[in-house]
Amino acid sequence: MSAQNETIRRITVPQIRDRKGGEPIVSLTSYHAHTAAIVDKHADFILVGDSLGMVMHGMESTVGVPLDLMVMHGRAVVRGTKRALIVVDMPFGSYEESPNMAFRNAAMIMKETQCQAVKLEGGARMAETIKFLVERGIPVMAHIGLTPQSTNVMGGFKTQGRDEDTWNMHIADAKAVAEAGAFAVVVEGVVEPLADQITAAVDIPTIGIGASKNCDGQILVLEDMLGLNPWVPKFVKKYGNLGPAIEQAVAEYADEVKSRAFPGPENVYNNK
Ligand SMILES: Nc1nc(=O)c2c([nH]1)NC[C@@H]1CN(c3ccc(C(=O)N[C@@H](CCC(=O)O)C(=O)O)cc3)CN21
Ligand SMILES: CC(C)C(=O)C(=O)O
Ligand SMILES: [Mg+2]
Repeated sequence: MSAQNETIRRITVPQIRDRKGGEPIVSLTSYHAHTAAIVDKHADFILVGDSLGMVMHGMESTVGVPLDLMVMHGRAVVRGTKRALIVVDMPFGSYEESPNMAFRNAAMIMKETQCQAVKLEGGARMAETIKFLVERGIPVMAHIGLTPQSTNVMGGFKTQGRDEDTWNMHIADAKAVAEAGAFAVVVEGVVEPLADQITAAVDIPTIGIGASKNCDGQILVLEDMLGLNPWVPKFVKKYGNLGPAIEQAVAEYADEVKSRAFPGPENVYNNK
């Protein structure tokens, strides 16, 4: 078989967009080639999220994440995968100033990482930018509701829509990004009835995180659902418990080093 025939084509942006109202879209974040290869078998798209600043680099928010870090992790995830669509988050400060700036940085991310789409935070206020990028060949996933890059304005990561007076604004955000050409929209940290109204109001898939089971898809941070982060938001369900598993392995190694049980004969080289 030729190399061409062996190539498994990745899921495309239109295939994700066409899942509106259909089988729920499965997605997770990943920042790392080898975990991405595992996620690749089961996810429709993988997000290289700017949450990597907090999860991988110990930052207190995503505000300090530099563009080159997104490129580095984006490359790793693209290298490790072959099937899922790869979306890379645009970090704080790389797109808000103008559509021109957003295009320059989004095009750089796509060229350097070979990802297929970018994600940026903001509703109506980013609609002009989303339209500008999509018209020029860059698929955009939008992100509304709790937008973590605005944590300093909001005074923390605050669930949105508890006050029903704000619902119209969030629904207008969803409609604005859909109208601007976003192929999907992450709806984060909003009360469930608002998430349901947003999903009903737009003809693009909604990807929920701390939102609603009725969204067109779901996303979680991989390390959160694996039980690797010491603290996780309330909306996370832990499907694994890797933190304690790692600690047990490290403790056993430490004991064996101290008792000289490690390295054993099979772990050293001899000259015979
Ligand atoms: N590891 C990780 N997981 C995430 O889901 C995630 C990140 N990092 N970093 C970027 C954003 C920030 N996220 C967060 C972070 C904290 C809360 C949080 O503290 N939620 C409170 C509810 C606050 C309220 O009721 O207003 C909670 O108790 O869960 C929510 C989303 C989601 N994203
Ligand atoms: C939580 C998801 C949606 C995200 O934006 C991230 O991981 O950065
Ligand atoms: Mg993000």
